[in-house]
Amino acid sequence: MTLSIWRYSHLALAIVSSAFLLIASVTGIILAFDPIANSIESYAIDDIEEVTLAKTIHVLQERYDELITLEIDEHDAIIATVVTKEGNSETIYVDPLTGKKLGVPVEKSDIIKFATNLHRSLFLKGIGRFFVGFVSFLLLLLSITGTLLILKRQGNVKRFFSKIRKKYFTQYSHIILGRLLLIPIFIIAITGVYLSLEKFSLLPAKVISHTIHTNHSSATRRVLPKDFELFKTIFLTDMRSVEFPFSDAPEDYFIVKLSNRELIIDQYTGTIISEEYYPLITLASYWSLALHTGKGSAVWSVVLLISCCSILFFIYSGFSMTIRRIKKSSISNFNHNKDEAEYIILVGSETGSTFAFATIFANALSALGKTVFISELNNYCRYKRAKHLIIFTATYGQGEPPTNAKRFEKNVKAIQPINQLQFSVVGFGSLAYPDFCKYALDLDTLLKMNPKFESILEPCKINNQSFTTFKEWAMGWSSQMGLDLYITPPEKEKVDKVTFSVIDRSDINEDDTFLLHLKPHNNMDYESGDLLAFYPKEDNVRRLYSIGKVNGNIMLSIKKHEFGICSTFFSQLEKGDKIKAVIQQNTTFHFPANKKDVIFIANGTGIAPFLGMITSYPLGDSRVHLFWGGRNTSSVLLYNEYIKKAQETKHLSTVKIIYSQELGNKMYVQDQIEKEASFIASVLKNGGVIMICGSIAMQKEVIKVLEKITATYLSEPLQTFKQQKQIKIDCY
Ligand SMILES: Cc1cc2nc3c(=O)[nH]c(=O)nc-3n(C[C@H](O)[C@H](O)[C@H](O)COP(=O)(O)O)c2cc1C
Repeated sequence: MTLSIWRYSHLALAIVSSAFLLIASVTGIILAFDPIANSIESYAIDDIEEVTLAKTIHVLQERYDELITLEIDEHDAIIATVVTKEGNSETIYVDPLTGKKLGVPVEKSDIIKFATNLHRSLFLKGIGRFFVGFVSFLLLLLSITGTLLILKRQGNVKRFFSKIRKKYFTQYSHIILGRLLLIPIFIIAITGVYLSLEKFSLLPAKVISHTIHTNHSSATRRVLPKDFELFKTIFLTDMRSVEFPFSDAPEDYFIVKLSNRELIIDQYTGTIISEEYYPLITLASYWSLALHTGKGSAVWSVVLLISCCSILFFIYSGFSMTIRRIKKSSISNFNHNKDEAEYIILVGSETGSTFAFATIFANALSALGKTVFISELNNYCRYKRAKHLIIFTATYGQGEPPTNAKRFEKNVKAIQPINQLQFSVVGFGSLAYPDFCKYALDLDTLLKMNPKFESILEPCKINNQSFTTFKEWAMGWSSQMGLDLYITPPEKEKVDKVTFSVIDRSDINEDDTFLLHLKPHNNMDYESGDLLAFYPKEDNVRRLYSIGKVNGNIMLSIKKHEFGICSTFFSQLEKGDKIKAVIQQNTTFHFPANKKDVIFIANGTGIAPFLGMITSYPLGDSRVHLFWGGRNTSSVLLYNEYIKKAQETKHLSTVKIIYSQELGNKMYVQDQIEKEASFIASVLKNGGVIMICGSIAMQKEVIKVLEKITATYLSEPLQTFKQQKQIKIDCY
């Protein structure tokens, strides 16, 4: 739910600011070229950091009649206002070593003037400046909400820069560019806000006031500026400007502005009359302007240029993602009026995929001539002719509803249905989360409490949008209703697949299980516990396999099923064959960092991610304990090599292999866990983590035992440890 709050805030900010941001970015792009062009044709000379103010004043005074001002521009070129020997007053670029005239400052081009005005005030003077300042503030908020969205998506701060799962180009590039340009855009925004506040005099004053005592300059012998000890210690790179005394009168001084302070200097002796350091606000103004405009650094100007271009891209990609999301969750036009329909389908969805399933189901009902109305859960109301209610909903957060379902509970308590409604709830979720499909289950319980709702099927839980489970539920539902529904597979999902080469495949053992080793063709970032998604061409329905990362490559443990499309295909692969698949991050099932004890519980092929973890992880001080359940003593042979090696290298502290089919010693993993209840409890008590991978049946039994253990030994429900992320589950 928090995800959607940030997403909606991000979107709302983008909508409000996009037109202004468009103008600001385009003009920003034009303006970014100015410092780049200036630095190319700059009059700066090399080694300026070695030239003293005394030296430059000396050469200039020799060459010109009078010096009025001296300043250094953002490209380290020296500009002097002088009176020439011919009596002309000129402002010129000079060589600080020889005093020679190098050129004259040129006026900004019309296009730069135009862009500057538009960028600063939209040609609307004060009100325009206000808008520009406000848009800078919105850009600041956009960069903050964008950062939060990335953090939410990546799971935690440490994974901020980890690989992003590529769904489609605009989404992928929006996130990648967002991460890269976050800091420059943040700087553009915050300095923009600062400069606007300054323009409206909303910042503290930054004027320096000098205290000058008038009894100075009683010196009898005049020291020439070239001999001022002070000027010999000031290098041009530290200088910002020098104003020369207006006349020979002792009350006229040198005013020297340095990078951090301002000095008033006696023109006769060269001594400091007054010295004032700039207040923080002056430095902040200086740096805001420099950072916002790129003046003084061609490299930073290029960064600003790229950032402005990327803001334009963000506007495009952000809106394109929103339109795509709206389309995905939009309701088809087969919809009947809510009061005409016999079948009401209500959907709770955050990113739209649940709508796709609801639409397939609604289409199938429509094809049978049924009147269907489909809407969001939040829109629940009275339906005149409705007899059936089917709810499809995802779960978010810790068993929370998606945003478009938040009001359902309140509404359903307040609005009694007109007719008796037969209902069924289908939950969409992921076993990677401890509260698998919890919101759907809560809704089912809620409706069951109301006699106006009649449950006709137990709630169905669908993991990772499995079409197979969905179809099974739909078949069960239709036979219950006496209907002959035809469920069509979803349209082929467009995913960017990567090529993998088979580097090894083991023989199939007595349990029909084998190991498959794959090497990705591209450099990819994945960890043990991530998932390999494979889409067989026969049905294009995604199958997920838990990855063990072994020697930098992927190791899968696969059980060949008699009619399994995928497992059969994989079992026939030979070394050198190529397949296309997608790696899905599964951050909630990565090896936990800095834990004293980690317990792995697995059965069958569920051991694969754990083999990866014990083989290639730097486990630090963690002690790892493996409980694995197989059929008989030959089942473990497939994994022996990895287990033995991990024991030798002390990556595994304890290994408990349990056999369910071994004569005279039949046991299941949960039985062994129960036997070692006090050890399991002590690990949980000391903050250790339990990771479970394997079949759902095993998971259920293990969870039951763990619930018993935590209640008996720790007087806490297992839920407490789930919430503390001490229980990680990836079962299928
Ligand atoms: C941030 C986030 C939190 C999630 N939390 C849960 C959860 O607590 N329980 C669960 O079963 N699934 C959870 N899921 C998985 C989604 O419910 C699942 O992917 C669902 O199919 C998404 O449906 P939608 O595309 O219609 O929103 C979560 C997914 C995300 C991205």
